Amino acid sequence: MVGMSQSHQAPVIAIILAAGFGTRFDPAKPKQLVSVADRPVIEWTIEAFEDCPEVTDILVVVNAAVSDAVEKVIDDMGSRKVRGIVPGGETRADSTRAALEFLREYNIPDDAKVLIHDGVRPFVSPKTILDCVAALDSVNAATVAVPSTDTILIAAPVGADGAEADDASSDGASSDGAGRFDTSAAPIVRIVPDRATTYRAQTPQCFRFSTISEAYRRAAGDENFHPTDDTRVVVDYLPDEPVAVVEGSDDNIKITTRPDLEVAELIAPRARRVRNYARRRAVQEMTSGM
Ligand SMILES: Nc1ccn([C@@H]2O[C@H](COP(=O)(O)OP(=O)(O)OP(=O)(O)O)[C@@H](O)[C@H]2O)c(=O)n1
Ligand SMILES: C[C@](O)(CO)[C@H](O)COP(=O)(O)O
Repeated sequence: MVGMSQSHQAPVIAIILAAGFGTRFDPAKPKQLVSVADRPVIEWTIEAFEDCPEVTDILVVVNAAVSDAVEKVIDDMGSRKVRGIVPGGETRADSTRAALEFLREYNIPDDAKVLIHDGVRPFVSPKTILDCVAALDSVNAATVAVPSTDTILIAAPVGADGAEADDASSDGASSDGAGRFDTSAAPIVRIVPDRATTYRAQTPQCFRFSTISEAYRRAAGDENFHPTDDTRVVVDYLPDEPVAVVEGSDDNIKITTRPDLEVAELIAPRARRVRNYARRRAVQEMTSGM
């Protein structure tokens, strides 16, 4: 890692995960590189952290299929904060683990603030990033999330014998294709949590370096653990560690499937205005103190 920031204050490191394979989007067209408003998704994402004065360092996690292209994007942007491009792993959690190991090799201090962000959430706002950094002054773990406007159902498929099936993650297709409802395949609703307590997780998910490292260290022994986010690693493996919710935004979408690209094109002009405004404010604040 080149030139990690040296300061008496804890570094604020953004880990941008861009090592995914985009199977739900188009594996032949890596979504982290597709254009939104004429710029690659990953450029939008890196720019959000590059622009934030509180973020000192950026690490980008890639796979072999996108590595060269991402490196070119970073060069073309003239990034001042990207310190390393790290090979990721098979799953999202493997990629986070690879980034944490990389940071450990560079003796990152335990109190470093680490913001882990999906490379395919291009429109994270300046305010959200600042709120994440500030949250870590009060808690060791926080996640961006939005209150769910839908009622969330916890459901699991039922096996032929009426017992809960082993694979609770199956999507349980409930129609046989001829319009007949297949009760044996339908997931069965188990719990309906009070909606006021339910949120949709976004990123960044933010942690003191020692907290997220310890959570991943404990999770490493469990080969059946397949978390879809980093918050769950802390919630499951450091249950006494509170994870605060930082308010997110509906514009902070994750590009997951092809139709998300159309939504992204609609959000992009608004995101551009918000970033330009934040830049002007930063310049004004700097010059007013001169
Ligand atoms: N092995 C992986 C898998 C995911 N990610 C990153 O994690 C973020 C969220 O993942 P997701 O939207 O699921 O992306 P993919 O894994 O690429 O998509 P899919 O699950 O459809 O294959 C993305 O920025 C993705 O690049 C990663 O760095 N390493
Ligand atoms: C981390 C995340 O973006 C929170 O919503 C999400 O869990 C990533 O899941 P994916 O399966 O990797 O898209």
